[in-house]
Amino acid sequence: MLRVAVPNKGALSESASAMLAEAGYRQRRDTRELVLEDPDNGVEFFFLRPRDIAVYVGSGTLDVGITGRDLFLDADVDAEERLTLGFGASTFRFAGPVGHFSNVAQLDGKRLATSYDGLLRRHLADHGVNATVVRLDGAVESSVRLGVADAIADVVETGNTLKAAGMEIFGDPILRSEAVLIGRSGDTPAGLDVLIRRLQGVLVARQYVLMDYDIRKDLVDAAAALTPGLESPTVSPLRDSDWVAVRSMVLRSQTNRIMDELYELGARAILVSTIHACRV
Ligand SMILES: Nc1ncnc2c1ncn2[C@@H]1O[C@H](COP(=O)(O)OP(=O)(O)OP(=O)(O)O)[C@@H](O)[C@H]1O
Ligand SMILES: O=P(O)(O)OC[C@H]1O[C@H](OP(=O)(O)OP(=O)(O)O)[C@H](O)[C@@H]1O
Ligand SMILES: [Mg+2]
Repeated sequence: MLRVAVPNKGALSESASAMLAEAGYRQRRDTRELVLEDPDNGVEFFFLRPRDIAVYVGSGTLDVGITGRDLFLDADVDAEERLTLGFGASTFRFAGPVGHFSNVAQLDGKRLATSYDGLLRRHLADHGVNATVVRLDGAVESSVRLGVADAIADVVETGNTLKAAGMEIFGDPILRSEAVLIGRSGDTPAGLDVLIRRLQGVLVARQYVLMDYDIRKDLVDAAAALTPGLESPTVSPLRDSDWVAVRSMVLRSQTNRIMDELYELGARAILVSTIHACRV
């Protein structure tokens, strides 16, 4: 059985389980379940802290796992990203009291609090900054007010937590993160290809819609240029031999712009449907 690590709680947990369920895997009913077998799909799920998932995968104890890119890189283990999963986006950044810092060089000789000390130490070394790193478990924004640090490096999503603590971001982002599937470098255990294809199917089904329309035959090349699809649009004959029906996958975010342009071109009966599942 393929042994898969899934976040048991926190920012990534719900979305990870929802994505696996959408990919046809069993998911737990009770958030206290620690292990779940899915024999029909040849997979066993282990619910673990996202920070620990990189360690289990890196050591080879578990085959693959879902975690944040930031947590994965912080752990500095022998594993690699196999798929980006399109949720759990965040940015890892420097922040300090409003008006105090404007660039990373000013951090020389200062104390920096973070929960991601591995990631931060490497970034400081890469930029030749000599600062003291104070490793905290969480609520890092309070560390400056409480006097254990001069600035912080932390995960920022909306920025509300920083604002509430009287802090602001400065410098370039250290890392852009999102949820990723990680696996051991160079290792492809049985069942991993299927898991990846299924998750890719979910990503595509979420990202794309199916667009159908009728168009005059002489305009089909111009229409196909607007809706090239993944490989090539399907063109089917209609009873009226001057017209054809076209079907193509279109990025969900582009749906209305493309419908407007198709209509302008002369397409009619433009229909959009969601994709329930797919393999690409
Ligand atoms: N608003 C957010 N706050 C925190 N983490 C977020 C947010 N959005 C996305 N993430 C991502 O979620 C992961 C952190 O998950 P989680 O919050 O479960 O870990 P944690 O902070 O170590 O745990 P906890 O806060 O439960 O002690 C990171 O990859 C982070 O980038
Ligand atoms: O920019 P925002 O949308 O405000 O989100 C970022 C905050 O969320 C996370 O904290 P979390 O709730 O995980 O608590 P923690 O700091 O104790 O981990 C993170 O560490 C920041 O504090
Ligand atoms: Mg957290």
